[in-house]
Amino acid sequence: MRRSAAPSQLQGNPLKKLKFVPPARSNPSPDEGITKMSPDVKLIEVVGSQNTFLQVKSNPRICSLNLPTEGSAREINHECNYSEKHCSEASVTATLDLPHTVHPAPKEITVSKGQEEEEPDSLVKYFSVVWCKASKKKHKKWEGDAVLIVKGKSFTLKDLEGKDIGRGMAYKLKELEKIEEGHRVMIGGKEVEIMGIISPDDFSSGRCFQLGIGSPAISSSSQAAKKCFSNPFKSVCKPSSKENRLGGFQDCKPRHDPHAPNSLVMSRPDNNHQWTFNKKGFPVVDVVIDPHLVYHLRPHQKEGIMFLYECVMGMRVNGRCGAILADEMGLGKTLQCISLIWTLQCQGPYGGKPVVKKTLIVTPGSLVNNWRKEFQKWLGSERIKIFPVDQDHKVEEFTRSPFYSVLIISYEMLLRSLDQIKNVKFGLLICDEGHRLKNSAIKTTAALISLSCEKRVILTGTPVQNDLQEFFALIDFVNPGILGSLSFYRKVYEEPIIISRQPSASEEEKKLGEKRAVELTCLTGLFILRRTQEVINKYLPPKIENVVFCRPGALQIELYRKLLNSQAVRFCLQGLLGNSPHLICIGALKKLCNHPCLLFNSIKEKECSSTWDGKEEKSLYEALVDVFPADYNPLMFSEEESGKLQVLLKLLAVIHELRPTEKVVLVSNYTQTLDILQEVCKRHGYTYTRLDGQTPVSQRQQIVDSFNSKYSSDFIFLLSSKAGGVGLNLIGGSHLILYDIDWNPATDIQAMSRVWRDGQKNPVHIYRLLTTGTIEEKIYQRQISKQDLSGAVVDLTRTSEHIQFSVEELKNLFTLHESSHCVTHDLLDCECTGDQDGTGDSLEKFPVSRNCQLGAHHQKCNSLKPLSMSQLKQWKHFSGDHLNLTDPFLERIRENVSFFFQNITNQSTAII
Ligand SMILES: Nc1ncnc2c1ncn2[C@@H]1O[C@H](COP(=O)(O)OP(=O)(O)OP(=O)(O)O)[C@@H](O)[C@H]1O
Ligand SMILES: [Mg+2]
Repeated sequence: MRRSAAPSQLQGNPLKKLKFVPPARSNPSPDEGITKMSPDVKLIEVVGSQNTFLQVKSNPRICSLNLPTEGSAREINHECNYSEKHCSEASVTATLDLPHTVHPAPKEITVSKGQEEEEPDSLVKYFSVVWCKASKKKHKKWEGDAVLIVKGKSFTLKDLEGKDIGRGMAYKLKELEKIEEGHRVMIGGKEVEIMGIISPDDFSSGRCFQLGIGSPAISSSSQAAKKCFSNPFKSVCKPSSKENRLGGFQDCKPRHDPHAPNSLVMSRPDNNHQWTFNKKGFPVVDVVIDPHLVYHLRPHQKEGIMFLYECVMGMRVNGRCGAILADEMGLGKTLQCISLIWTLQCQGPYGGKPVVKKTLIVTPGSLVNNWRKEFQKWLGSERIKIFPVDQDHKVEEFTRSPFYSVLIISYEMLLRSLDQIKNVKFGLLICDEGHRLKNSAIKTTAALISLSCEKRVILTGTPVQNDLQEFFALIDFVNPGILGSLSFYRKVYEEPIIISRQPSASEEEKKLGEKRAVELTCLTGLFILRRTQEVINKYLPPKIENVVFCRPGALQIELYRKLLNSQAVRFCLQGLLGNSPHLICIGALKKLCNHPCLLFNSIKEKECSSTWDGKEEKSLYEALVDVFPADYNPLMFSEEESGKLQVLLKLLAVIHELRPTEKVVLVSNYTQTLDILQEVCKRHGYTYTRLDGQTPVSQRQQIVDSFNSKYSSDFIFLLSSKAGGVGLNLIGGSHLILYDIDWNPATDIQAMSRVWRDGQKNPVHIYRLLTTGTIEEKIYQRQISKQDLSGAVVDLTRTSEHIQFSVEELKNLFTLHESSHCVTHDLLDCECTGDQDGTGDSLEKFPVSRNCQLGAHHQKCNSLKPLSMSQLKQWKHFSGDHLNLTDPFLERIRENVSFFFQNITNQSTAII
């Protein structure tokens, strides 16, 4: 019988389907194949004049992380060399010698009839197989590679995407036991040919499903550095080729002295890299980071640049040039990229020739100018010509001029100018705040992919591993195809990992999920780098964080009670959640906490609009109007009506008085609240500036710059966290007040890290204001208790609409605790009464770990992670009535405050 290869084994389109590579196998002899057939199995008739024998060539040199690419002979050679060095447990590629293959006939495994055979519980075997539907056709057309799992008397057949394609039970144990390499068997209506044995480890890691994923064809930086190609370019600068003679190598010396003290030298390419990328035989030259930059770089930034360099040069994962730099906010991702760009545009390892001619930086609109400024800050205006796109500088200008080498553009503008941008060949693409590419269906991702630039870097301060699907999209963007198809990824990684984390997961499921998570982390860890705030803490001034529980005003309490008694709230509590009335109720309560006049405005707006949206909303607001005084004028709102506003005013007054040169960033999630805060600034004569969603993008950087300037007279920066928080540097302010709380801890963390970052000179004071006993406390508790459970789903796009509440949770949300000083403290199981300092242990003694979905191995200390309940308990805490408040700011606001939590980070850096 002629044997046609399974689709994946056909040459021609290797990309079409990932090929399964058995980890190891030997050549079975034809006899072996036949003699090992069990005599009592039913033979399937094999017709054909020419018996063929499957010959498998073991090539121990072909292994690796190389997924099928437009594989050329060149690439295979490259792999060979690579694997020799890096594949310790080399898998081998089975190559089929089709014209000469002979094969034994398939055996039908018989189903055991009785229960006479004991099923051993632990015996599990895994095989790589090819399969096709059972038929008596002469020419077998194998339909695919698969993995056969034989457990006791049952088996499962999985395709290479991890999907079950066959199952069977109660087979004869003896026969299943006999299955081995080279056998052809009939199981579950499928004909299966055993290609090799898979080790349990290769199965549980998922490696067996995909060609070489996770195999160690990786050059670590040190390896890359050590194993530089020596021959034929032994002497680094010896001109040898025609191009040398033609004078193409004048610049073949390193641009900067690699031996100078403190020089930062990039890894040298190893011989495989040279084989692939240095066809013309240029001499290998050290790539050295400009000493001018190195002088400023922090240690983690030096490492980061090295990492980025190795990734985009394809030195970490063969043939892949993508990277994700996911350093926490404020760690200087911009500077690391600028150093990379500057280096690649001037230098290269082969003959010193620059690797990249043009770079495209795509960033949120509000940061285009920040990039310009950072280039200017680190490289001045002469070294590199950058072109930030704004109203006055259109893309055409860039495309027409050979003068500029870096295009900085917003995501929105990129979409509008895609056609022009496509005409430029960019060698490097950097996507700032790139977590927005987490959805591969969105236009922006498609647009960026269409630019077909291979060297892609995503920058994000948001952890990328929390949502496994989004994680896939980001990985697939930077290194397309590295995790296989989405359906493969789901079956092999996502599903087992998610299942293993469910409380109902069996031990086996847990183990498998863990292994797959480790495997995924190992693979992606090659090109994802995340460092936490700790690495720069020592360069930062102290941070004093306060959670301030403000007593609600009388009107607030009265309105709150009314709201909770409304029909809408009662409906919610009866579980009648159609039309999401709970969201309307939550919105109303949050407004009320900020200031009753906001609620009043909503009521009036609804009254004026001819149609009330729904019965629920009507019933919610109806009874409230009567609570407001008849002549209530929201424009003339009284500051006493809001507990938080009173605290805010006292806080501003004491900051102004005690630290007249320091400035305040005042953050709210709502524009209407910012309007009130702005009005308050006016009333009290505080100078202010404001940035919210309405602020034209072109003006944003200017507003930020002028606030940060020491000559600025603005005392307050009013910031809408959702509109403009991401990526901004507001180091001009050293006091940050979060006026309201968001469901999503990431929004608050984003805002907080605007001021406590590199460049900040003053101790930073952060105040989070919460109204005691109200929904704000509940949201805070939810933020922190969720961390205890499942790890942070820290994602800026998640809003309350995405949160599902049980009726129990709603009951809790819709309760007002009038008699408590601090419900959050009550929940902590803390024995103190708040009349003296609580434990007072600094949080730094209790490293915070982030439980990301990719497993415990990657838990790291992380000061930017939201707190957990148990950590909060370690904060200093005391009630407003506490006698000896040593903090002069808290002392001044205590009258309206029922409880404080305080934590000081970096207390010691003042003397460093
Ligand atoms: N080595 C350094 N020395 C001094 N200042 C630095 C250094 N590196 C970065 N900075 C400054 O730190 C600030 C934060 O850097 P940057 O904006 O690049 O952070 P980021 O990692 O992009 O954070 P985010 O995730 O918030 O965007 C900037 O003002 C930058 O100029
Ligand atoms: Mg940034």
